[in-house]
Amino acid sequence: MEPALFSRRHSENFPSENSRPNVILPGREVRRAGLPGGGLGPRLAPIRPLPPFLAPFGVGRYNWSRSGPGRGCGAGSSRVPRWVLAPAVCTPGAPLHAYSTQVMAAADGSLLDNPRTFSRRLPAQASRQAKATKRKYQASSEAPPVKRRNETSFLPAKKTSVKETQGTFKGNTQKAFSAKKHSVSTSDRNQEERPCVKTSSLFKNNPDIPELHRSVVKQVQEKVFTSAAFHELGLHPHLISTINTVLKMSSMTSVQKQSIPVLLEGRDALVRSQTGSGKTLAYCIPVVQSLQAMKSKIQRSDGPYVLVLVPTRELALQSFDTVQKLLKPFTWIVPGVLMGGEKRKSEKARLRKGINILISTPGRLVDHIKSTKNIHFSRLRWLVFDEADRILDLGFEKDITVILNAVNAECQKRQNVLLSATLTEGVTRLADISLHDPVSISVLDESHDQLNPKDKVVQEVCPPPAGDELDSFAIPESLEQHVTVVPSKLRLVCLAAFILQKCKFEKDQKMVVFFSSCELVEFHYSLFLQTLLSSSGAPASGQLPSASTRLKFLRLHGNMEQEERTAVFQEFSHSRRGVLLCTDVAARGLDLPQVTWIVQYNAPSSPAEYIHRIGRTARIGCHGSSLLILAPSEAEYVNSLASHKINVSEIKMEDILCVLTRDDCFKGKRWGTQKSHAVGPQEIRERATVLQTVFEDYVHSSERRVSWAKKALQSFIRAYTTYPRELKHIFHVRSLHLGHVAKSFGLRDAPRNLSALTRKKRKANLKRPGLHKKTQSKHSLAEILRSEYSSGMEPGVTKVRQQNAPGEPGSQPLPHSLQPTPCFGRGKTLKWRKTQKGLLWDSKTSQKV
Ligand SMILES: Nc1ncnc2c1ncn2[C@@H]1O[C@H](COP(=O)(O)OP(=O)(O)OP(=O)(O)O)[C@@H](O)[C@H]1O
Repeated sequence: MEPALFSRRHSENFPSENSRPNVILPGREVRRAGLPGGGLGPRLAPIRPLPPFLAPFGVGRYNWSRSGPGRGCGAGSSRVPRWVLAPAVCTPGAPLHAYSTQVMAAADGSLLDNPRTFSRRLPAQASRQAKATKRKYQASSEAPPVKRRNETSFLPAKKTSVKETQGTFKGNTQKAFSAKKHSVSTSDRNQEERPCVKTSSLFKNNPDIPELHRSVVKQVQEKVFTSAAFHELGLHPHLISTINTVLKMSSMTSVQKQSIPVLLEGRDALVRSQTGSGKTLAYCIPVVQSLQAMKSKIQRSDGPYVLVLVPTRELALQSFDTVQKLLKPFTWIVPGVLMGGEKRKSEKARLRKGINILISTPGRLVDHIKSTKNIHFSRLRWLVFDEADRILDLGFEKDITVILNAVNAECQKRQNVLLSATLTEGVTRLADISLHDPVSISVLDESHDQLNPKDKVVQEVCPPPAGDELDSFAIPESLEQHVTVVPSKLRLVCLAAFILQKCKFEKDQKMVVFFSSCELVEFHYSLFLQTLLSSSGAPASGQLPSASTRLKFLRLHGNMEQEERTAVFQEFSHSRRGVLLCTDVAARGLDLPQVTWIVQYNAPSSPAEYIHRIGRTARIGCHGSSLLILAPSEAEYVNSLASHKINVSEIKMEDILCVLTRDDCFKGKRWGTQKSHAVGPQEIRERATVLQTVFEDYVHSSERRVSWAKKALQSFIRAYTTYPRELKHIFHVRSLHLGHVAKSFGLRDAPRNLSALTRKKRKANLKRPGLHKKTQSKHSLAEILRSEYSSGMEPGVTKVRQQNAPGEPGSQPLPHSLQPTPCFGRGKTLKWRKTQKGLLWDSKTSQKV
């Protein structure tokens, strides 16, 4: 019987057609990169010998295909030519041995793309190679089935390397699998049935996985708890009892112990302490204490006394919830939240009635400042920037400027508080010129500095590079950080295997998986829902029945309707298990209880984002783990993290994939009734291939799904182009092998029509040559775009840019030296160093948060 895994659902939810803003796809870069021909269409496919950077990808031997080098085996699929397979595969009831022979031949790489389609412009050497390959095809098709089967079963296509004998997966051939056939609807079948069989070649032509030579660094750590109790602070007795009984807390954390007295004195403060250390209460407690103690009792109609700015809607809700709890005994003080996604009308009505502690995302507040007469700040006493480094970065700059101008115009005296786990030098410098005599609070406990004892794979010990002190952030002591290096072709199966390992075979695991764009979240969410979840519906033999119900997928990103976002956030918060697939919209500040694993499927754009992502686990002294998945070309990123005092230990890809041997859903089908005797690495390879085939079959089951996967791939490439300059040497689109990456989207070949978009974009860019100027601002734009792709939080950037014709204000990037610097000191009017006209940042970058 076919495992349930292979059953097909036709009522699947397709991802919403997210109309993402048009972002410049650096087609020029792609072309220069000579990415495999399939991705660029025949015209763009390189016809000269492959550039050296593709050499490690093993594209030399098998890469000639219909549009040039780079497709075929290089693309990760062995496509059996029609003229070879048609008789055996398409004929109903064709003898199994004939079918298997061809599939196996495909799997061992002896059958390649149709050589008749080779470009005529092939150079002489390549042409000779093509002819030789063609002869090989013909030989393959004529060979007797049994003989072929024996050959492919026992003779590896490539010589087994020393490394392979050590149990790695590099460069070895795989045994063939029967391609899984599902039951498909007639229409789908008509659309999809082709006279060829596709099999995966996951373990061939992969780049070597490099040894991780990384520096050991002293990780910065902080002590979370103190023995000091809240009642030592002289707070209102009702406030203390609320903290003890409602919040169920008795002793203060280090950051609370240091910050609360300073803030109660009325000082401005910069607060930096590790993720999950209790910074929210560090400002909320003094805020509530000071408001309830005001001599003239606060009236609702007074309007805001406190303004808290946070970068995301979910964080706004969460902070509102905390404030609400603290205010239980002080019912006359009214908290409120403005966060977008809600009807403006109802928000306006609430503002009219009066909100004393106003928590908001910047974009929505700007909306109201511009359109609502009822919002005024004359009584404002506190201005709090939670996740200050995020709020004050370029994406929110314009909004913050509007807010500060509005606030400064009305309010003369207030306390300013900036908080984050990653307050960087840039933010503190900004704070220095704008805060009034601020106290800098950092919980860093030097006595806790230590080498991570778990770093067993350490190769080199060297001091961290000079000048990194300010960019080093504390990491919770109980957080174990891991990295795994996985070739692009194997990324998808590896992620799926890791999810299965933790969330299907282990109890009560709660995982957050970070992706670099909304489309990527949608794609993987739907794919896993339709494949992994349906497979886990039928418990395999030996598997606990309850294990099948353990898998639960949720997703969260900036392109979702607010109602659904809130529902998902609440559901995952209260759930004991599950997998949340998300963008960086969930990276900052969210306190999701009992998260055990953080997986970063796409590397973050900065060490600060890395810290915030992993900070969703191991909160407030709990234990947690993280896994960063890197491609071999990205392995250098480990050193980049080390330069920020971040240590990661390696998990071998094989150790992740081996969970598949526990899941009978992924048992490979041997030819005929022959039973599998494969053990160890070979069996793991087989099962990984079955899983990949499940993904590929699902994606290729209709044209719509194929184009959906292509869109996700496009989105991945776009996001990849927006890594900041300092990381470009690690994450450069040139280092991507499009065919291999396509495989991680369940695509069998590198898509050819990606080039259409590239060409369109290039044309558009030619019309606006100013956009390509290599200025500092371009770098900043890249950061905005990247953050846009990472969270869906700033969709307005490109829209606004499109509105601006060349030469018009806003069409030219502003040199860094002229970029506006907001200041938020007491009673100051915010000044731009340059008139607002013509600034790149004159965009609604944070309307959608
Ligand atoms: N004194 C305390 N005792 C016990 N638990 C606490 C205490 N203070 C805060 N917590 C809990 O610790 C968790 C993390 O707190 P919080 O979200 O404020 O951390 P944070 O430092 O703001 O994290 P991030 O940097 O990720 O935003 C919350 O669940 C909170 O309820």
